[in-house]
Amino acid sequence: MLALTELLKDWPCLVKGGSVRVEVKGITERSDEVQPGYMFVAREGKKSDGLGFIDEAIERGAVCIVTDRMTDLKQKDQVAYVFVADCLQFLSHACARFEGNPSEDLTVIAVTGTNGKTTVTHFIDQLLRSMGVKSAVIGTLGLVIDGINHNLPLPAMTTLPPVYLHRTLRYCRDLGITHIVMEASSLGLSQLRLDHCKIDLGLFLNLGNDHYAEHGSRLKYKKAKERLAHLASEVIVNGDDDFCASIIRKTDKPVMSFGQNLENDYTIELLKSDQSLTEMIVQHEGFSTFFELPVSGVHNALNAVAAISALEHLGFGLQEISKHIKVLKLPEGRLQEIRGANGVHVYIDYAHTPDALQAVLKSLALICRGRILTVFGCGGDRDPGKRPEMGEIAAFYSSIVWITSDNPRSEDPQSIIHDILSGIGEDTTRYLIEPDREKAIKQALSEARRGDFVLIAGKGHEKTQTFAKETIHFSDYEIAAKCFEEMDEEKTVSE
Ligand SMILES: CC(=O)N[C@H]1[C@@H](OP(=O)(O)OP(=O)(O)OC[C@H]2O[C@@H](n3ccc(=O)[nH]c3=O)[C@H](O)[C@@H]2O)O[C@H](CO)[C@@H](O)[C@@H]1O[C@H](C)C(=O)N[C@@H](C)C(=O)N[C@H](CCC(=O)O)C(=O)O
Ligand SMILES: Nc1ncnc2c1ncn2[C@@H]1O[C@H](COP(=O)(O)OP(=O)(O)OP(=O)(O)O)[C@@H](O)[C@H]1O
Ligand SMILES: N[C@H](CCC[C@H](N)C(=O)O)C(=O)O
Repeated sequence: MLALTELLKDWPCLVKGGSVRVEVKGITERSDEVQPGYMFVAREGKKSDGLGFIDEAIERGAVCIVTDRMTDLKQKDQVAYVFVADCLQFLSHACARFEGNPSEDLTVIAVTGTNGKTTVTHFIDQLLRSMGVKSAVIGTLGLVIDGINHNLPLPAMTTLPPVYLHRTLRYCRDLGITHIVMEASSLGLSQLRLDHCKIDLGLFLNLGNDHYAEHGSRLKYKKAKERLAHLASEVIVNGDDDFCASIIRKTDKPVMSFGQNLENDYTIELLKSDQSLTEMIVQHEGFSTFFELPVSGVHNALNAVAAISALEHLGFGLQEISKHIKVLKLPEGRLQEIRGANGVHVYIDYAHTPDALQAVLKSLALICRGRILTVFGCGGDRDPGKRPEMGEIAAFYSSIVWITSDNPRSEDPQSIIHDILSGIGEDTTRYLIEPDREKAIKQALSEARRGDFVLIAGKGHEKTQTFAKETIHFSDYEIAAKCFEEMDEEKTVSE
């Protein structure tokens, strides 16, 4: 609880009606979350406008309404109306102050990039914990403390809106956690969800094709990501990625780089990568340190070096980090292997962008001696531009591709498939269209022979499939595992 005067102190605004001495019991931008004594921030969104929910908020007991538009509101007695320049900016500020600015008591590391945020945040957290630091992750997999998902009532978002973010940070701080590693999505950055959260270190991984449509253009997507350099005190970038490298030239913050190119501050030399292990050397300030990573994939070696650079920068020695590197474990649904019957290898992977699909297929192609069979689809209500690109990449690396559904949301699954097909064009790769994802997975698994790799891409850890009219329980892992069980049973019966 905090007096309205405290929330408004030093913040340019105009207050009409009510009393600034009123105690605010909570802050929300959602009318259905308002409780007696709450502040309701009525902002304009893409789908609706908070102004239209003011009456509902007051009926539910709001004592203060905040807006950034000088519209003629039918004011009610006892309610304070606050006019600010920008609701999103104010929301970030007010939520941080309401919770007592918990980020100031924590070391906060924020990771942005089109691909690899979840993996890198979890790698950093795993290493920190192994070295005795109390840390937690906030991102796509929720709030994870000690490797376990904490079931706080949080929205399923990669970057939490400020109402939930600062509450979660305070919860962590009160548990004695000192380090927070979090994902900074482009949408989170552009919606100012991280403004007024103190960020000690910002990490830039890469920039690829995703969310252009939601942002309006590639430039706007890029600009959103660039905000992290503005928010963080220090920055580490992937120097091999053109966009990330451009941050080095643009920011006035202390900046370091990692990557395979020798001019980076942390360079990696890959020695070997197989199905379960990657060996590499990290060079920094003239010293070479050997790392044996218990994970596969060139992209994951890059993710590991991003995590290692961040930790070195925070004061941990490379030698010490190398002793703990065996704790690294890919998060659920990232190159997650199900070893099937008959020497078939099945991988569940969250690749849902062109670069991610390319990275995972390239890594598998390096170690697969049989055929690669790929099952994938593209999300509905998401950038259609990535669909043909993903079609082309899947066809390039695979012997057979099953084009299926991946959360069609409000769109017609067939029309998404049609977009994907336009990228396959003249490619001679065999492809099959099966909108029912369960059937597509089953077909691919029954086609697979000894030595083949089956990649089931796009949904990773997800446990649901969303259609226009319903969301159903759906897990790629469960379906593949069940399918193998049934195959085993059939084999036993026929023997
Ligand atoms: C594109 C996007 O980010 N949308 C988020 C945004 O929606 P919006 O600005 O369009 O808001 P709106 O729905 O038009 O509503 C306007 C205002 O009216 C309020 N309202 C609305 C209805 C009502 O009954 N009462 C009410 O008060 C809303 O709370 C809001 O304050 O603000 C809403 C309220 O906080 C979010 O729920 C919504 O996230 C939706 C669920 C979403 O799917 N977001 C995804 C795309 C997202 O943010 N993803 C990124 C990760 C992306 C990645 O890494 O790939 C993430 O960080 O999670
Ligand atoms: N450094 C990387 N470069 C390219 N692709 C990667 C990289 N790291 C992971 N990937 C691919 O991206 C997929 C998603 O990885 P991860 O969940 O770590 O990314 P993310 O940025 O958190 O994604 P999202 O924000 O959409 O949840 C992985 O399953 C893998 O296919
Ligand atoms: N954070 C991403 C996840 C996409 C996952 C994929 N399975 C899909 O539904 O498109 C998004 O919301 O665009």
